[in-house]
Amino acid sequence: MTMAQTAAAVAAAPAAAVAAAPEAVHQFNAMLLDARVQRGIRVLGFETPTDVQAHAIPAALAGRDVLVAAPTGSGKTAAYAIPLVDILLKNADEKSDAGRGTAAAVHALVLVPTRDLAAQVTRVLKALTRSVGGLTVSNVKAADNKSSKSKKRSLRRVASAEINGTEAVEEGVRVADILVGTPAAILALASSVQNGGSLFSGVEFVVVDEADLVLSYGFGQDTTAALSMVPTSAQAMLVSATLDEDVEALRTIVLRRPLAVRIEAETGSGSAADSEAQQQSALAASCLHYFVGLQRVDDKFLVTYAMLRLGVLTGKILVFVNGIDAAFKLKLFLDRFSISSAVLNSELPANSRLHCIEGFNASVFDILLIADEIAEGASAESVGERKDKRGKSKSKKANAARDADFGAVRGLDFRNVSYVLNFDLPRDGKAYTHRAGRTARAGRSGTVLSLAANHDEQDRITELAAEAKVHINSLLLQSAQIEAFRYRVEDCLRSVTKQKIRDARLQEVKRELLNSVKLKAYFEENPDDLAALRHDRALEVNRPAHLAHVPNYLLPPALRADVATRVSGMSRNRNASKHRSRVMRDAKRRRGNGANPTGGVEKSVQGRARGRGESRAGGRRGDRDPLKSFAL
Ligand SMILES: Nc1ncnc2c1ncn2[C@@H]1O[C@H](COP(=O)(O)OP(=O)(O)OP(=O)(O)O)[C@@H](O)[C@H]1O
Repeated sequence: MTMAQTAAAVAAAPAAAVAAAPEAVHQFNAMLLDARVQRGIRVLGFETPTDVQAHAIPAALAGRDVLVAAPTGSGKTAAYAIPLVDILLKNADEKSDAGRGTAAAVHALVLVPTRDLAAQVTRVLKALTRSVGGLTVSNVKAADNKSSKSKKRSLRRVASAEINGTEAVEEGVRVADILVGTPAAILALASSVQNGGSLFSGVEFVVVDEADLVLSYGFGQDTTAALSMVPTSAQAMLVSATLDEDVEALRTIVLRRPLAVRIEAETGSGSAADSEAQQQSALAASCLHYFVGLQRVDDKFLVTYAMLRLGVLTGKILVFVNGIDAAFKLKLFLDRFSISSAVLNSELPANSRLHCIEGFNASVFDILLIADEIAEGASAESVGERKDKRGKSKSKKANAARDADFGAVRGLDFRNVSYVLNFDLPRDGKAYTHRAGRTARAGRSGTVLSLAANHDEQDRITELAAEAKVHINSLLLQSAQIEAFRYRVEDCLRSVTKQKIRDARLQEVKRELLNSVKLKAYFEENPDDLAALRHDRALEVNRPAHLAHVPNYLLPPALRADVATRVSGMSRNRNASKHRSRVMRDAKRRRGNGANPTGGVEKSVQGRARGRGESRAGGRRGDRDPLKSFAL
């Protein structure tokens, strides 16, 4: 969905008790926002509101509860963050000298389904409140896999370490004006102190983000328990990409006489029941969808290598692979050819996951392999079956899988993604939609390319297209053109053994656990130093150097001149980057080595981040279709 494509529509109420919102306001400076909030909007770099913001912000500023439904990537976070901050400031201004800074309470609560999303939303709120003195924002993180005693200790530490500014203190726990967290983290924070519920007695504004996930994936009880600590007088927003019965159930708990803001695709039909379809048509409007039919599963490696090496896929690329082992296999395979990539999976500590996503967004590296663990282990239906009657998830395994899939896919803002490559197919049309929703965000275009080995997978493409309501066009490869690569590809695949995959996976987790502790303080002080910890480094030390290059005789004849130019461009870039690294290392040596705990790794290079991310990734709509015009 591109923002330009959303029909400026405030939908009729999906339920009897929901009324239509006031007129849209299409300029931030016409919204009568506090000057400090307007400065915050400039910090975020937003000039004009997106459709959902134009409708939702005035609705919330009118003081009413609001139900917001709008497609992925349409700007829903700011649609609630802006009124939330504005309303807190106006409430504080109205209060007498007691003021917000001295009251030992939380003033706003944002509930999100995953830790990764909590971190992202916290960043948006911190940027928005940068010029507001005394208003604090904190991401409450539950420490998983720990005893409840150490969990409480760690929560105290987290709660006190994460917050700066004029925080309130109660019973040793420091709280912020705005708390962001999963329902479980918020509950754990409350239970870590006596009378924890009273922490939330001053809440004036509450948001449930990605509301459609909250119940359908078993967070129902935690959410209702967290919400029960919030006074009924608090203003509420329920924000979702889709409207289904789960959102409807939550609406009755959270919202009172709400206004409804529902942004529809131009092609959408306009009825509440069709909101999923509207989101999907929206994706269809801004994304190009292709699949490549292959003979064998291993051909996926051949095609991926060829497309990356020949520059068919450029810019920033998200590759979805079903399962962690499968993701490490692909990484080790790409490493052999000196094509660097990082693996994002649920085994990484939350800090590392966040840092990895930030690095990708800043174009420190361009290829991110995402391990989709739900697709590996279960169909959508079987995930549903794991819930008990109250919607509580039954198995720990299901929890682990859920965290990985939706932490990585749902709601996260991967910036300027040119391609989503479904190396493995998603489990169903809904998962296809969510993967596809990571590209074509914020008014940009994007391409989804799915690899389908054998007839079964090609049949599934037809099903996925029907379920996701998109056209997935067949991309015909002249396989003879890339046949010359087969030998080196198969040779490399043989060298990526199960043992190597296991070792690499274990080694990576150990290293990331260590790094995440060691680097926490460093990154707090140097948040922009994204290159200090490279998530895309090669996992094997001894790689055959000759595989980093493609000899001319292996190139498809029609492409020789074209690719030669590209490859020499790439090596020029590599040389430039080596030179830059040398310069950074020399500068660091002069500064002394203590500053960076990883020791001797170069600083983040902003120029590259801007150059590569902006120019090549996720172009504006109307760009030529790079896959179609590239004949293989
Ligand atoms: N007014 C604006 N102008 C320019 N860019 C914007 C604006 N509002 C949001 N964006 C950008 O659009 C992107 C998508 O925003 P956001 O993550 O809030 O979308 P979303 O609707 O919550 O998506 P999802 O449903 O996938 O979570 C972000 O990169 C954000 O910075």
